[in-house]
Amino acid sequence: MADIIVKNAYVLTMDPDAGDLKNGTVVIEDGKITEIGEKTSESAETVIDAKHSVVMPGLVNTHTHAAMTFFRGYADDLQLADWLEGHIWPAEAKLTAEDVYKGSLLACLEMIRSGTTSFADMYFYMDETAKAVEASGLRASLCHGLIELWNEEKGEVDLKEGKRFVRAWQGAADGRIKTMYGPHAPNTCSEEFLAKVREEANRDGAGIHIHVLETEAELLAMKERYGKCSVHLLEDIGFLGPDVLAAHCVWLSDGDIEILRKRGVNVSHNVISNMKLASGIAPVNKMLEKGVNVSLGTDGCASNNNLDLFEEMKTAALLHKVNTFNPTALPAQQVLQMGTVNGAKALGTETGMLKVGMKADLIVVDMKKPHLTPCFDVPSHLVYSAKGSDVRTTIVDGKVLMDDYRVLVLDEQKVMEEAQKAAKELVARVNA
Ligand SMILES: O=c1[nH]cnc2c1ncn2[C@@H]1O[C@H](CO)[C@@H](O)[C@H]1O
Ligand SMILES: [Zn+2]
Repeated sequence: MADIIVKNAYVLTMDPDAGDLKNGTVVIEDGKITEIGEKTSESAETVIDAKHSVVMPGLVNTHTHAAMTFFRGYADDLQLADWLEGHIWPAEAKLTAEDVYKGSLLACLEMIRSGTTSFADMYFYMDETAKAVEASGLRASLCHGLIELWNEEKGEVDLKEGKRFVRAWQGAADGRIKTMYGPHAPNTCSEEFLAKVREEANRDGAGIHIHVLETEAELLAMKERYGKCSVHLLEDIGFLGPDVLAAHCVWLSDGDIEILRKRGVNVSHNVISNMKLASGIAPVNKMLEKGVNVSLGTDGCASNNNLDLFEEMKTAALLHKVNTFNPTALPAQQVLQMGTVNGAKALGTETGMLKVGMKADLIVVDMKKPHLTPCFDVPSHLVYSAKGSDVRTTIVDGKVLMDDYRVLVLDEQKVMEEAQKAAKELVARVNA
């Protein structure tokens, strides 16, 4: 007997070899997809009738800072340097471990509700984010943010904590948690420090998550300090490889794109954050054309201000069309691929496609809505018309986290109330 059967669904597999099923069934057993077809002879304890719905791979958020839900709407309409150094960092200095737990749990709740089944996160007090991931049932690649700022002592303390975290949580939560190293950025960490992080990552077989060329200011600072940009510096110290997840990558030259391709670096495109902070427009079309793996991220809620990847897909599709004066750029199916297949590749998880043998991370999207009627083309609707709030069921690792809009794994009211209270107290401490 199987564990879960999803039946009567439009099955959007994202598997290029299989294509979609207009009316199909997905069977799940032991956390994996065991059968996809028009019908099944299996029976299961849980049968989900997905009539008028789409079943598809869960979305993958490849760059966020989950606990920053506490700073949702806290410091808007500011320059990045002023935003980060004048507002966010002073507020983060007052964050407690408990705040990070509550903020991360709120983020997990929001992700479950909006169809995100796995995410990559860089922050502090990461044990707390890991505990929130464990409790919520999501999948995540987590790292402790290392902000050395040319302070050798701080670098050592950060790296030690980063290493402890990597070793403590690698493979935790039944393998749903992976750990990485998280040097913040090439303009906040020295060359020597970045090289040291690379060495430690090699030693532990862990990947690296880093912000790269988010702003023109970073590009100019790097040129002044090193006479070359961030990508070239990282290339020259042997930092880049397929285990590197590079967030933003806005200010890239053609030469940089070639390096990222050659090294198999995974890029996280954070279109809404880049627009909100007016950082610039990442050359996504070019990267995709050259064969760079580009996935999607929301960044933290202080620069987005939510974790809805459906919004991210639509915004990415629209921005790159108008930016290239080409309405055929980033068509719906390609954007869906960025949000699923490419994201899974970036995190190195066996997810992102509905395919036999893959881990069962999938969502059911309710298509019986005014804004989704009529429906001629499912991928088009998912990118241009649907919202995170249309997700009715979320399954991760073969476990139902939300069933027909009911979150089963968390006490939703309590999570929201506690986060609201602690965030208010945090802001009061910051202003004291
Ligand atoms: O867009 C961004 N650019 C640079 N730093 C960021 C961004 N969003 C969040 N952080 C900061 O990165 C650190 C992670 O450990 C945190 O300080 C967070 O506020
Ligand atoms: Zn970030």
